[in-house]
Amino acid sequence: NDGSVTASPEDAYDSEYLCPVSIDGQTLALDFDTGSADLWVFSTSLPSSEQKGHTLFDPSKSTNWKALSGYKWNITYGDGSGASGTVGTDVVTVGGTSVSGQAVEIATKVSSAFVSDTANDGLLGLAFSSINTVTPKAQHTFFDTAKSSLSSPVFTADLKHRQLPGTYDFGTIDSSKYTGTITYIDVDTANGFWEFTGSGYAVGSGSFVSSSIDAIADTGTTLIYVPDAVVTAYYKQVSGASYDSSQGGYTFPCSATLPNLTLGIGSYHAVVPGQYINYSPASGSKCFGGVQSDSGIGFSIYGDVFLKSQFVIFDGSSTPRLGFAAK
Ligand SMILES: O=C([C@@H]1CCCNC1)N1CCCCC1
Repeated sequence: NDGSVTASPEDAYDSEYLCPVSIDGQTLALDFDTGSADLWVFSTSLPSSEQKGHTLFDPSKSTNWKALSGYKWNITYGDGSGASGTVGTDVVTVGGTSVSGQAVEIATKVSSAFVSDTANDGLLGLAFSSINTVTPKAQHTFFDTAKSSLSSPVFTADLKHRQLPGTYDFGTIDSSKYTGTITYIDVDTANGFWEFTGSGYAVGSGSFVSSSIDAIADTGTTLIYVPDAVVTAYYKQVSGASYDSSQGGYTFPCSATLPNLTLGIGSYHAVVPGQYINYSPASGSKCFGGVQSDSGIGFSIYGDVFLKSQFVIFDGSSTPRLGFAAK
């Protein structure tokens, strides 16, 4: 049973996108994250000080809840945030797609970043189930659980820039949501991510530089993190741009005109509009860039600043692949 759900920007800067998810009739706003594989929720089991402002899942009110005795989870994200707790299964509905027996991870502890992010009631992981953190047995993602009931084993992301709701679709590729053709690229699932090799980049009207870029498509990461060569080439074209260690990244005068960034996906040139790369005000009249260095991560991350410029197909067939199209 295919489904479609709205993805609403959490704030004016599209720092994350939240989607309504119903667990046995209790609806929470979850951050769909193709960079992780745990479905976890704020719950009544959290200390009351950590519950404030969030919608909580209360398993005691669910008729379909089945606790998994002795099962636990503990996740740490790349930005240092994290959460942990216990596990059960329940009926989970996203748009028109409903699955039973879905592992739902109940938070009994969450880090301060999640406590203060009061619009966010948890995450719905859409990476590969191989990196699910539940012990003693890893659990399936919502997509893996739903896959066999979908018309096609795919989901798509159509995220929007600034203030507009987008959609995640499960089971179908809606041809009204993109223009031109879809370019597919192979995915390497060894690390559990939607990982692929980009073919290069161009800055503004400059020539395309062919280079292999090991990257993941991560809807749960806000910005684009790419190799220093790309970052340097990009901000060289932005007058007044500089690396500001106090802000932890490149900033530039908010009045600057930002060039487009083209990222190669095979022979397809995906264009990120320059305006998308003025992420948010930083300090004074400086703004923080949506393109930053991937140094220390181990690979590049094509996050929301990139993904919202494209229509993206996450193809979970026996040979997983990613598809990209303009829109
Ligand atoms: O934890 C994360 C991100 C954090 C933001 C949400 N998506 C997952 N990582 C990025 C991918 C490599 C591993 C670390």
